[in-house]
Amino acid sequence: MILSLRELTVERAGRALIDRLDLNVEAGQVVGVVGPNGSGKSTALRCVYRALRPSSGAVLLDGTDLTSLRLRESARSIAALAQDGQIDLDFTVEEVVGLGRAPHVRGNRALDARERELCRRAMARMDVTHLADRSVLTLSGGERQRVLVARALVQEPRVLVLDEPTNHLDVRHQVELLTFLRESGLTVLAALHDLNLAAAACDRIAVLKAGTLVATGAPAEVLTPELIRKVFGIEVTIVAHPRTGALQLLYDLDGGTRS
Ligand SMILES: Nc1ncnc2c1ncn2[C@@H]1O[C@H](COP(=O)(O)OP(=O)(O)OP(=O)(O)O)[C@@H](O)[C@H]1O
Repeated sequence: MILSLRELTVERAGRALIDRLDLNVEAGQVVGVVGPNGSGKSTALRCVYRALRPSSGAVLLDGTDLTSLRLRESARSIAALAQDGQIDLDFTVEEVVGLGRAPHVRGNRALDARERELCRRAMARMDVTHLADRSVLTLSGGERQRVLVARALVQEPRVLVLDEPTNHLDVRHQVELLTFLRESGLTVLAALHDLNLAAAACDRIAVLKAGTLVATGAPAEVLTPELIRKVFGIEVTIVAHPRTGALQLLYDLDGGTRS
């Protein structure tokens, strides 16, 4: 096991935003965190990429409590895409992607040939090569999101933490990103809203409700009509994709009243 959340708790104003959350992510697994707005997905992920300190409990990387590592050390292992990440610097796309190497380089050392190739590959993978010389301040929401994923990839992390990575992406780029994550062999912890994409891309899904883990397991075990009713308060019909057999959720806009 590479990443382990142990009884992770975050309290604010006398309320637990996440409450004794236990979650393991094995090497090479894609684990999706799903749940309604405000259920604590971002809060949990922020503890993993150390934007937030837990009130109690811990995040362990290979058994080591992250708080015992220097920030730079954990950034060599854990790269993050924050929710609605902003970039306020008037840097080019290529420069921002290169910043992903920051935890690995000392001082102002220029990137070496391997690192420049890494940047080129990440930009191609995220379909932003044609934007390399543009200022990031001029990008659309989806273009910016793809640049930030490319920056996280060049960090060469052991764990990639992605908070709603498909935000702002058009359907093609959503499908391409999740296909890539599934096939990359990377270890990924991602908060996702689209349950169909989560089912297709994730090895395991963790479901949060009001800061508590209510289910975890393979998508087909977890994403049942009963669980979705309990957690999201909606009715769904679940069918198999006619060609791939993958689980598909159909949202019943009539609340399941018509047959
Ligand atoms: N500093 C804070 N003080 C008080 N409440 C907070 C604070 N930060 C977050 N919250 C609350 O904690 C809860 C969990 O927020 P979080 O952003 O983790 O939810 P989420 O599951 O990621 O939601 P979404 O799907 O809307 O992105 C929300 O009710 C939020 O309003």
